[in-house]
Amino acid sequence: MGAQTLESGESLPDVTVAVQTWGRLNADASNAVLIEHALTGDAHVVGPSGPGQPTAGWWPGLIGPGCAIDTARYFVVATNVLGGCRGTTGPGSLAPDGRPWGSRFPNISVRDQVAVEAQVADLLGITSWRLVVGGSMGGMRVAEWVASYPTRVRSAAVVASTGAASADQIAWGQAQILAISHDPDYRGGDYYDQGVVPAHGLGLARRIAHTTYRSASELEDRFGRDGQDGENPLRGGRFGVESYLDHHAAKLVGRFDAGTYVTLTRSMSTHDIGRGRGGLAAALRPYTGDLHVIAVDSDRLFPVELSEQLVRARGSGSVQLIHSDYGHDGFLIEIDQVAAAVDRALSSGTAREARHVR
Ligand SMILES: CC(=O)SCCNC(=O)CCNC(=O)[C@H](O)C(C)(C)COP(=O)(O)OP(=O)(O)OC[C@H]1O[C@@H](n2cnc3c(N)ncnc32)[C@H](O)[C@@H]1OP(=O)(O)O
Ligand SMILES: N[C@@H](CCO)C(=O)O
Repeated sequence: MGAQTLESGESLPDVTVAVQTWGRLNADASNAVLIEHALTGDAHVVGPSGPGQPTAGWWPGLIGPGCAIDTARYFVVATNVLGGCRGTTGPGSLAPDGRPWGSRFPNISVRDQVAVEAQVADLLGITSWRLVVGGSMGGMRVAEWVASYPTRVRSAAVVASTGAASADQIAWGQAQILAISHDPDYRGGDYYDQGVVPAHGLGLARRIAHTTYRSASELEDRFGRDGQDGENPLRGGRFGVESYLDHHAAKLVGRFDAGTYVTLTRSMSTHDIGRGRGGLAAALRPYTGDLHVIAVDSDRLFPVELSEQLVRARGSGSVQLIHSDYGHDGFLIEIDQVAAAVDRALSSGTAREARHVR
């Protein structure tokens, strides 16, 4: 993509972006859909794991022939975010001196990430998106697309997300960043060529985060006060819920980079589409496309109130609710409800376009 000047004033001399696509772009490039991944996702939205794809798709069933995003009709694009570790330039990438960026990797904002995505769209010949959709950190980029490029988005679906990070989210993010940066193997961010990884810190960060991704009532119903099979908490054994978090920590350590985790957590904390634009409402005013704001009713990390704020700033519409016992992760689990919301987002845009044609 070439050099990028960042909001911080710093720059990256060269940026590579990993892109995955499905379907075909039509002649007038009017059928393109952009999918935005969350914190630990990537461009592999659907499909099995395999060579070059260490994990299976994270939104299974959403894209394909006959799916909500029907690849017989739509050209679907997903990128790995700037700062990522799945093919796009991030702190583990090599700097011009041939050494990993590590601690020298600049601060990246959600706005910077979307600016890079706009350049990807330019390269693909996409002047405007039929739909931009994403959840959590992905929803932050959807909101930023609408504010940064209002004429390039015809329909937007912000799922389980927010127009600006809340103090609560920044606080949880700080604990996660400190968990990683206090791991001696983090080495100030310069561990990449030292033969170590801050596995302990990244695992601790994931335990903190994963707890916020699930609802307290789900954890209570599933695990209660039970000890893990064969372990007695009164004798130093683990509770079932502790074993569950250990499992998710180990899985993330096996598939994700700690430096990227820190970089992306910082970019989520500084997310605010109203920054330098006079606030949320002013930032949304130039956008005349459809805005679908979708929240999970049991989400304690991105509570429904944050989606209501976005709707109030927009001045019209209402929050569409996904009903789930799972909390924030409901946006990854309640696929049928997400698919229905995506279908509505695509249908409402179609109806608007039909009205324009008449
Ligand atoms: C955009 C993106 O999201 S990034 C890429 C995809 N995201 C992720 O992978 C995030 C990590 N995963 C998750 O957050 C969740 O697994 C989701 C949201 C994908 C799915 O949620 P659920 O289907 O409810 O899975 P759940 O949270 O119950 O986890 C199931 C795992 O916990 C394990 N588990 C359950 N109870 C216990 C226990 N007491 N002790 C140890 N492990 C346990 C299961 O064996 C299962 O393991 P597996 O995933 O290795 O097969
Ligand atoms: N489980 C998701 C939730 C973040 O919103 C992830 O790991 O990216």
